[in-house]
Amino acid sequence: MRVGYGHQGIAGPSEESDLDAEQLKDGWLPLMRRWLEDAVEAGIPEPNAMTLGTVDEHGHPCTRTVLCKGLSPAGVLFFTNYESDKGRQLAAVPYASVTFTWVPIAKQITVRGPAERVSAEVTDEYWHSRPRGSRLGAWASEQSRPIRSRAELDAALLHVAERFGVDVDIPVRPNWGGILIRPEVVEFWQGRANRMHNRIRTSRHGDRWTVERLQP
Ligand SMILES: Cc1cc2nc3c(=O)[nH]c(=O)nc-3n(C[C@H](O)[C@H](O)[C@H](O)COP(=O)(O)O)c2cc1C
Ligand SMILES: Cc1ncc(COP(=O)(O)O)c(C=O)c1O
Repeated sequence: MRVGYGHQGIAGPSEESDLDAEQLKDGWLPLMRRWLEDAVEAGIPEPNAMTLGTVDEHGHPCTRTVLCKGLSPAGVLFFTNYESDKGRQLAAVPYASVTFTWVPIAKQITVRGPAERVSAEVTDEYWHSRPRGSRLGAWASEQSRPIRSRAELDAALLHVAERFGVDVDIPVRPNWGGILIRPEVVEFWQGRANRMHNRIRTSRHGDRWTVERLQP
């Protein structure tokens, strides 16, 4: 199938300069922050959404979308149920790949590296920033497990809402929390005409980082 990309589309804004290694002179983080801001400014819905890849017990890849909730020199942070499929997979094989895809601005970033659970304090702080309804939802859902019907799911939410009442703080659900991906490889991709895209990859070797250009 061929999709018409239209006038600009995947070729990207023509006035933008070519991505090059120089833009990574201060490391992956400032450039990643800038691109995320570009995605926000472009009005892309859920600009912090990223596709998270993990492997299952057969070594098969599994992907789904999660929201990036923190970027720091330590890495890329998201929150989930540790007993979900992804949570179990990361407990068994603590390595992840995440990709941000921003088609309207012709940019993509992939980050790969070891994944670890964050401290209870970090989870607690984020949990309490979430709307009450989302906190109740996290309590109501045994994420990734089958359920017979929508009605049962709605009943589970009602049940936790009644259990906690209206005035009570909703504590962090056990086995819910943050996962930090510590970047080992970060690739920046900028769409260009004729599929001659710019790709710059930075990789960590101990505490040293190398930067190289890849063919599109
Ligand atoms: C835009 C978007 C953002 C999402 N963000 C999260 C998230 O941050 N954490 C999460 O657990 N699930 C999130 N989900 C749901 C996941 O994609 C997924 O369905 C769920 O986590 C179960 O995945 P698993 O069974 O592979 O563990 C999001 C879905 C979408 C479409
Ligand atoms: C099940 C689930 N958990 C967590 C999140 C993360 O976002 P938030 O903490 O803003 O709800 C999402 C976002 O869509 C989600 O669907």
